[in-house]
Parts: sequence; C-alpha cells; structure tokens
Amino acid sequence: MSGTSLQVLRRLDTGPRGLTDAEAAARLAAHGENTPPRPRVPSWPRRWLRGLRDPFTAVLLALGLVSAFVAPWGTATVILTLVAVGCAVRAAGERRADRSLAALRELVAGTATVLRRADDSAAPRAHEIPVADLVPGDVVRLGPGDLVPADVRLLRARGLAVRQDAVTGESAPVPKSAADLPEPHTTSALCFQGSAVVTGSATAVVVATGARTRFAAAQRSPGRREPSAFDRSVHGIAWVLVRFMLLTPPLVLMAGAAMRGWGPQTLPFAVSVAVGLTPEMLPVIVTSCLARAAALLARTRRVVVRRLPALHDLGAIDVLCVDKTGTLTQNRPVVARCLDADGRDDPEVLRRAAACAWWTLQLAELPAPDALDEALLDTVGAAGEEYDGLAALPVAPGRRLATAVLAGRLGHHLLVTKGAAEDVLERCDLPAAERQRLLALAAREARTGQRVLAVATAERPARTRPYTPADERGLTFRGLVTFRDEPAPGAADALRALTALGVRIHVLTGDHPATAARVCHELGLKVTETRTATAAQGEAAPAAGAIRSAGGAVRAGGDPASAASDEAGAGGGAPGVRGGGEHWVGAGVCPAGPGAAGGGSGSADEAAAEAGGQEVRVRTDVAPAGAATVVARCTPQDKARFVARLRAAGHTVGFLGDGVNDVPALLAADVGIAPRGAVAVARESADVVLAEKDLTAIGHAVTAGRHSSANIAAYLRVTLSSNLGNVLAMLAAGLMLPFLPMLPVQVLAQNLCFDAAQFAFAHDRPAPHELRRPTVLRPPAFLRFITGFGVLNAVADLATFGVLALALDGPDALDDRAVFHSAWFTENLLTQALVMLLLRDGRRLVRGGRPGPVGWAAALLAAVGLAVPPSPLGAALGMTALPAAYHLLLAAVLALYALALTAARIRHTRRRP
Ligand SMILES: Nc1ncnc2c1ncn2[C@@H]1O[C@H](COP(=O)(O)OP(=O)(O)OP(=O)(O)O)[C@@H](O)[C@H]1O
Repeated sequence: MSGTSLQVLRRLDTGPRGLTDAEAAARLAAHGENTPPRPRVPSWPRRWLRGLRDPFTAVLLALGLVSAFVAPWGTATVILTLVAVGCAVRAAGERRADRSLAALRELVAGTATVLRRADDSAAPRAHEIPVADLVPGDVVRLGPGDLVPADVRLLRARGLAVRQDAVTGESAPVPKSAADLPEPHTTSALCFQGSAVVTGSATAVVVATGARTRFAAAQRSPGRREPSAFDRSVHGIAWVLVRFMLLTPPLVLMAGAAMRGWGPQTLPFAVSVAVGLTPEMLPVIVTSCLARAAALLARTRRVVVRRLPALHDLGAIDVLCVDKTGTLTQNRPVVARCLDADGRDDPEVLRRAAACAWWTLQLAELPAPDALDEALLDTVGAAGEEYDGLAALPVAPGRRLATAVLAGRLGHHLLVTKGAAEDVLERCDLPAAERQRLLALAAREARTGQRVLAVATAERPARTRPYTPADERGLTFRGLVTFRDEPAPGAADALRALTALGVRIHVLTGDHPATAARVCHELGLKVTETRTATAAQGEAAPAAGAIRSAGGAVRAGGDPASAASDEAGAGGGAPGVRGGGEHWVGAGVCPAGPGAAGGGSGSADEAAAEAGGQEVRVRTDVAPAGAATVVARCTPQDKARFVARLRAAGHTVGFLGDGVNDVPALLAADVGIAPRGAVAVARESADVVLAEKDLTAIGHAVTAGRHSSANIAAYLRVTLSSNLGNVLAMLAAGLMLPFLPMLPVQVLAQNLCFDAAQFAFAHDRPAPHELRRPTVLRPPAFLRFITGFGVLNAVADLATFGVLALALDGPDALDDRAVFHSAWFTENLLTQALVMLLLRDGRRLVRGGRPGPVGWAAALLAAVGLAVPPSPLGAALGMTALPAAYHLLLAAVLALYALALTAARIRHTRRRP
C-alpha cells in the first residue's frame, strides 16, 4: 500500500491510537478472520501420483510397463496392481496424518500485540489477541521473535530488520524503516505476513489480512534445510536396492539364456524376480508408522510433530542441545540483590537499571518488556519517570547490553547502560586489575545461580546527532543487579529421562557460564566442561564469532583429565569460576542420572573451527556418554555453529530453544524443538512443538520416535533379507533347473502375500532394549545384515529343495513342474513367516498370552502358504496339491532353519556394539 503513513491511516479509516473494540468487531465481521490461507490440500489423484515419485514405486512402474509389452497380461496386471494399491494406501496415510496435524496446529496458533480502545474517548491499551482476530486498521506492535501477523505499514520503527524468505525468498534479514519515501522505495515501510522480526521493534498499521496478504499470494514455505538423518539413511538404503534391482533382470536373463536359451517366459520371470526384491511397501509402512506415532503423541502428550520424518530423527538423536533461559528455567526472573562496586547493597544501582529498562521499553516500543526489564520494573515501579528519555539502544541477538539516553543536568545527556558484566565492563574506563576484580565479583554472584547485570553510566554534552552503540564507551561502573530465575518445573525429570535414554545434553546459553553451570547443577546435571563462546568483536561481528574462551585463552582440544582437575580446583565438583571470571575456562558437568561417569574420557571426536584465521579445535565428545557440557555467552550463530559441528562429527542433534536467539540453531539441528511459550518465529522454525509446559514430553517424543524407527528397521530387516534370499535362491535354482523355478505370476503372488503381512510392523511393539538407545538406520551395517541373512535364507531354500527332492521321488520328481512350483511357493511363505517372527530383534512372540500383530500376520501368511496350492486359486496360478509326506519333511526342515536362524541372530546380536 503506497503513500505516506498518514495517507495510509486515512485510507484505512484509523489512527495511530488504533481501533475501538466496536470498530474492530464490525471489521472482523466484514473482512473475516485473519487466518493464513490453508495450504492447498492436494486432491486424491495428485496425492496418488505423488506416490510414483518414490524410487521403488517408480522402478516398479517401469518394470510393470516393460512386462506389459513383453509378457502375458497377468504379470503386468499384478505389478501395476501393486503400484496402484501402494500409492493408494500411502495417499490415505498421508491424508490422515495431514488432517490430524492441521487440527493440532491450532494448539500452537500465535497471538499479536494490538492497540485497542474501549471507546473513542478511552486511551489505547495494548492487548494480546489471537492473530486470527486482527483486522485492517488495527495498530500492532512488533518485537524480536515475532512473526508479522498480517501485511502492515510501519508507523514507527527502531532498528527493525525482518527475515521475509517466506514471502520473497530472500533469506538475509532486510532492514525496514517507517520513513515516508517516494514511490519505488515504499516497500521498505511494509512488512509482510509470515516475515520474522530478527531485531528491533516497530508500531505498524494492518493493511491486509487473511487471503488478501502477500503471503497468501506467494504461498511459499520457509527455506528448506538439508536432508535430515532419516532422509539420509532411508535414501542410502533405497538407492543401493534400486541399483541392485536394476541389475537383477539382466543377470537373470543372461543366466536363463545360458541355461535354456531364450524362452517366452524368461523376460517376465526376470522382471518378477526384480519385483520380488523390491520392498515396495517401504514408503507406505514408513508413513503409517510415523503417522500413527505422531497422532498418538499429539493425543496423549500434546506434542505437535510438524514434519513427519522429524519423529524418526527424534528417535535417532544422541545429543540434545538446550538453551537455558525459558527452557531449563522459567524465564520469570525476580530481583535478588543490587550491589555497588565493593559488593555492598546499593538501591541506587537498581533505580538506574530500572530507569534504563523503563525508557528502553518506552522508546524502543517493544511489544512486551524483556523478562529482566520486567523484573526491574516490577521491583522499582516506573523508575524512569523523573527523567526525560531521549533515545534507546535495546538488546538484540548477539548484543548483550541496553542503553537508555536520558536528559541529565542542564546541557547534558545521561547514558545508562546495563547488560552482561563482561560487555559492560569492557566499555568502562577502568584499570585492567580493577576490571578483573569486578568480573570476579560478578562471577561470585553468578556462581550462586543468579543472573547478573552490570550497570554503568556516562554523562555527555547534549547533542542532536543520534546515538549508536559506538557511544557506549568510557562508561563509569555503578554496580550489579542480580536476579533469581527458578528452574522450569519438570526440567530435572526431563533431563533425567533423556539421560536414561542415552541422549547427551549440551547447554548452549547466552548467559554467564557460572549461572548456567549452577542451574545445571540444580537440575541434577553434573558439569564436566564449561566453555565460553564469544563473538570476535562483541555484537559487531557475530558472524566471525567462534567458540573460544572469554579471555582469549583457547581451550585447545579440552583434555578430559584437565577438565576433571578443573572441576576439583573449582571446589570439589561444584561448578565455579576461576581466575577472576574473564579467563573462565572449563569446569565440568556430568549428569547425576543413570549412566553418569565422573570426569571425562571420551575419544578425540573433534571438529575444527576457523576463528579469525586462527585454528581453534573444539571437542565435541569430551564427556562420557550421558554427560553434559555448558557453552556460555553464545550468540545465535555460536549456537548454530556448535550444532553444525556436532552434526559434522556424526551425531544426530536435537535443539530445544524458545527465543529469537535460538532460531539459527533450531534450523541447523536435525530436529528443532520449541517448548510452549517459545516466540512465534522459534515455533515456526521448529519441527516439533510442545503444546504443554511439561518438558518431560520430550522424553516421550524421543521414545515414540524410536518406537516407529524400530518398527521400520524391523520391517526392512525382515523384508529385505527374505527378499534377497528368495532372489538368490531363484537365481541359483534357475541355473540348475531345466525350467523356471517359479512362474512369474507365482513370484508376484507370493510377493503380494508377503507385502500384505508386512503391514503388521506398523502396529508392532519393539523390544524394550530398542527403545533405550538412539535408533539410527546406518546403511552399511544394514546392508551387511541383510546380505548375511539373505544368504542364509537362500541356502535354506536350496537345501530344503535338495532334501525334499531326494526324499520324495528322487531327482525325477523335479520333472513335475507344478509340484516343484507349489512346493517352492509353500516353502517360501513358511520361511518368510519364520523370518518375520525370528528376525524381530529380541521382541516377544506372545504378549499377555496373545500373539502380537506380527504373530498373527505370520500365522496368516503360513496358512495362506499351505492353503493356496490345493485350492482353485492355486490351480489358476498353475499349482497343485502336495503329498502329505512333503509337509512332514517340510516341518523338519523348517525346524532346522529356525534353529540356524536363531543361532545366527544371537551371534549377530552379541557382536553388535
Ligand atoms: N533486558 C536486558 N538488558 C540488559 N542486558 C540483557 C537483557 N536481557 C539480556 N541481557 C544480557 O544478554 C545476555 C544474553 O541474553 P540472551 O537472551 O542471549 O541469553 P539468555 O536469555 O541469558 O540465555 P539463553 O540463551 O539460555 O536463553 C544475558 O545474559 C544478559 O547479560
């Protein structure tokens, strides 16, 4: 919307004081709710067609089409039916999952701060209202972490920068200003729905809502992240198999041609064998497993999984990085003490800090005070009213201090600065020794677990030129204010549960290291290492920041033994600050929970980082399993870099954070998790959102992720080793026999039965030990497993036939093709049923006296295997009834196979680390 801000206000029939309640209600009725346009629900055919993009289904389709041209219609029909049914089941699963997620999104819908008046004469008041209730003409306030709730025209803005990639695709923050500029530049005064406020604050008038916003027109989702752990492993396995599948038909063809010359059925048989190898139900079973678990989590724990594969990644995480304030603590600080430079109580320090908070709040027009400012104002009241506020330089991501410029004595301005002790003292005129002493004083307070702000002032000659951070120099130190912030309820239990699940905790915080270490201690985490991450040059260079100690002393390689002795030096395990605070390097943390082992003996799992040309080695695996590390004074980029390094070192990393500072790390992690109460942009960036306060839901979500991953893994293990065994046996038999070991249609029918039985895996319950550690599908280990068991399966198949052929009527029986085909069909389904039961990795066959879903499915599969050959369906498929003696021998052979399978599995389990 073009024009000056005044013209825009007039056109919208509103004013800078906002609408009255009655006007807003009338406009809501006229314009409708400000609900973001619902993502277009794909139609059934579209969903169905999307299923064809899956590599297995695509290969299957190609094989179906080939056989339509070269084979009898039966083969092509069975293959194409498989494709059609697979796509339909998958589309139905996705639709169900989408519906339950859409309903859940309501649970985490956002709010906006709007100025409304009771009637024309009343003063405007800031209200927090649901975003859906905004109307054109409303005046809203925006602050860091907010998602712009509608298309707005800025009326006033301070230091505002927004990320508007959801609308325009540009991912770098864009500066915005309220200035009335000529036509081509007016977009700098517009912010679009779906943009995220990175820094600064603003007051703006709503110009468009709902379907009339730019976001509705663009319908773009925020920038995609790189493939997750889940995508990586499933794709890894899928592509190996697809290659193998593509190789199978030529191999079968060549073998067949060599043995029997080209026959009319050789090509269809080759195609069927390739189909037999395909785990075509993989996408369907993956979707069903994940969708079921996500729906259950939402219902029972109110955990919203916004991206289904994130559930698998949750099950795979071995490291969870958490921020402290608002996640491990309540972020409801209360002023505890105010002290002067000598550590004596001094209420004047508190009054100055509160004056700074008051005027920052007024002048920066933040929609809500920052929690520390709120605590100051709660204690002192409107402390700044005796001054006149002139300018404010608020806190921003990567900037740990705030300054208010007040009118001082005649002809002078008074700068009041409060912020992180290191950052404020760095800007004070002080001898180095005095600075060290004051840092030690701050560290002493922090060691009690309190949050600490330093306060400083400066008097300057009055001027009209605007103030910038460069003016925060030559300050006079006034004292410290400390705050208590209680641990979040449930945080200790949640950490204990995660530790018991084998997840290591790293605390990444913007706060003082000693405060963070103390909070960890109170939550039952024993600190094994604490580091300080500092941006190279304060707030000016967050991008160049690297993890290093505050005093510049780099903790190179972090020797675990020295971490342990640091800890002793800091007071027998109590986390603490040594050497006056600034050279705070390392004390350690170890969880007090199960699996905790003191000290640190991790292997040298290191990642390197460049810091201003200087190579800094950062240990990512210092502590033993379950132990925690604290990295303090992190900028948002430090947090993201730490997460990225852990991922590069092979960990699957979750990040739990609630603030605008946490957004880069939420996006950098395999799984971003936002707690209830997180700012809108953090919720929007997260894969998983907790709708309840209770952090213990994370442990349940991790278990749910492991549950579904374990089922997917069991399905893959069973189906792939069985399919591979069958294909190998068929290839070998094809070379030995003068006829095809099975007719193509029989191969496909048997495959169809097995596929149907596999659905039981979506409903299975994994063995308890599978839920106790991260579940990662590692393609190489996986492929080794299926090759080993596949070969065993093939040997069993061939041995069975050798024995049976000899024991029945001698080698001549092989001439009876129908008997051979029927025997193979039955044997195949029975061995597949056995594999389903025995390769499930320690799961019980029977629970509470009843077989589980996989038990029932295996029984049904075996029954089909026995019943089909003598039935009319069997006759239609070219099979015949088998002699009774065959069944007796088959039972004996199957018993031997079951023994061999169990022995091999036990051996495999023992060898596994
Ligand atoms: N309103 C404020 N005024 C002055 N300084 C502040 C204010 N809020 C925060 N700070 C300073 O900035 C530091 C970093 O704040 P930031 O929001 O990055 O992290 P945090 O809230 O302390 O911790 P976490 O990263 O765990 O959420 C704080 O420790 C404090 O020293």
